[in-house]
Amino acid sequence: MNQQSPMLRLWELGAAQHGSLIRAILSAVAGVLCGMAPYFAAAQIILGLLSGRQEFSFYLTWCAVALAGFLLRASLYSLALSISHKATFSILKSIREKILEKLPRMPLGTILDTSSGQMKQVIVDQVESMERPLAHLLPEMTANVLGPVCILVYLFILDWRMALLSLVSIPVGMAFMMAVMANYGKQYEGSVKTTQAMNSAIVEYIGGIEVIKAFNQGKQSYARFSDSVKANASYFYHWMKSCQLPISLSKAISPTTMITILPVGWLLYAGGSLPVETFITTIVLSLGIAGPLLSAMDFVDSLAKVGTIVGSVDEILNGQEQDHGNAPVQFQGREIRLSHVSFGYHADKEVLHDVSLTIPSGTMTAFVGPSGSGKSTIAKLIAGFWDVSAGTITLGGQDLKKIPLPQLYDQVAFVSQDNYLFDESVRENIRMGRPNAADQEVEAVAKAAGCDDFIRALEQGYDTIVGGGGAHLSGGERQRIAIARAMLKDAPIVVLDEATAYIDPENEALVQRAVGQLVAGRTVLVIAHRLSTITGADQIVVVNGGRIEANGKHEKLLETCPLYREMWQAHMGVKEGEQA
Ligand SMILES: Nc1ncnc2c1ncn2[C@@H]1O[C@H](COP(=O)(O)OP(=O)(O)OP(=O)(O)O)[C@@H](O)[C@H]1O
Repeated sequence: MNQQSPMLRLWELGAAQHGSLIRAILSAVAGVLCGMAPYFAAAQIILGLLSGRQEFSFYLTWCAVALAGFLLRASLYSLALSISHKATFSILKSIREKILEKLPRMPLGTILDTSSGQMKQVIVDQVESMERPLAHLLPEMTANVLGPVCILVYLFILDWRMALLSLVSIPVGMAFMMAVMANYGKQYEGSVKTTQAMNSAIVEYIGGIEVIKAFNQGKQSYARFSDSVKANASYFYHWMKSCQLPISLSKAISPTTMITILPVGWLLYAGGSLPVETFITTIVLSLGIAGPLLSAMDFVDSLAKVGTIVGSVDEILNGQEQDHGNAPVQFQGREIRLSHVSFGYHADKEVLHDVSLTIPSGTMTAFVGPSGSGKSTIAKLIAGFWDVSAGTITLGGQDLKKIPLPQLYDQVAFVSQDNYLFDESVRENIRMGRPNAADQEVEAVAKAAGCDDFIRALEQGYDTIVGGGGAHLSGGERQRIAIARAMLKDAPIVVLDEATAYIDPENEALVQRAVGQLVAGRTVLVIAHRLSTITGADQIVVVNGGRIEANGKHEKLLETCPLYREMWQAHMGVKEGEQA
């Protein structure tokens, strides 16, 4: 666990910008020092007036000093802010890049278990909300704390009694503020949770709108969404309500330095122990203490916020990664071997138990079995989406965990049932299989996968944007595009999660033809739902309850495996029913 303070951790995350941040602080400090000039000038002018000085040049000089101090302060402060803003945006960019680089190295399950609303809130909203603390905190906090400290040091040099008097109201006012701030971290964490819940509800509501419409669930789903919005508003309302009184008291009491300075200072002056110059200088300078300190206090809430955000960012950045080597390995062939593999998506529930299996290179292996038996899980482990909990999987004689993830992903083309298409052109969606492929290569695989005709019939042909999730294409069309994408990848191993959805005869024939092109000459793993398509497989693996019940060719299994026989009979029954 990282026990660092959030600001130190942030400083570490922004390592590349340390130079700029230090320049911002130095500019702010120089600005503060210049900002003292108007106060000193005002004190000198008042003293000059009281002592009856007549020379115009005296007053002109102090006015010029005040003006120069003011202008320099403003320029240096804006320089500090501009440097720190530039540095901040670079730091936020690098934090987001770090998170996005991290995600593919994490097991898929960790990402799937986190709702997209929650993930978006950390990467977009929370990281964004660090902009103010980061960009303003260093220059403003420096200016707001250092200014009053300089004044106080000077006051203590002039007269320690007056210095103490000018401080009396501040701790009282600050005590109210601290009472609010004591709980701030917890309160902010609560606000993040309610905002995340609202985000998740909104993302789910929008993502599930098709199901909501189909099942006429509009009211209930909208109620969940609107409840979360109400809960969010109510949380913030009550939080702010509880802060309002102490914050108002703090802001009212802190600047009242005159309550102590004027009467006590007058008594000291009247008693002859306080020179008039010191009295007046104290009155003028004390006006510059409370305001900046109150502004600095505003940043205390930002610090608590940063603590929570850095915690969420670190939760992702320190999240468990898939444990793979970095040095590329040499394969001996492409045989896949599972030895005593056990696996669970969560530590408390094992899904695969002691699975051992050999898949020779260049063969077709089909996985069949009841729903939820673990067929897809085996295929996903082979594709490297998760790491096994026990046992080993080797590819070409190399332990999967020793194969760097990019090299492993290059070996496998995975065509799942959920053929996600990005909100880009058809051409770019196919090119994702091999980003450096030429347009002609993209079109050639599209032809081979039987998509060329329908793509050309689209409004802008290959340049048609297919919408988020490929929404503007039919299921069968999306699947053929996914097959073309896998073909372009040209990986030696192909995993096909056979679609059950697009079984109208015309589409099935087209998809099967595309699959035939894709699998030629490769090691093929099929997660089969329709047994008639895999009777010719070199090996059929019957999976049941996370174990391998039997494996062999179709005819052998019909004789020796009751579960397979049953599934076959059920499948044939369905087929006959369909034909009748
Ligand atoms: N991401 C996940 N997180 C947690 N559990 C999961 C996850 N994916 C699958 N499971 C569970 O693992 C078990 C095996 O699922 P798997 O998808 O491998 O079965 P399958 O045989 O492919 O099923 P189907 O034929 O219905 O697709 C099931 O109990 C399922 O609920």
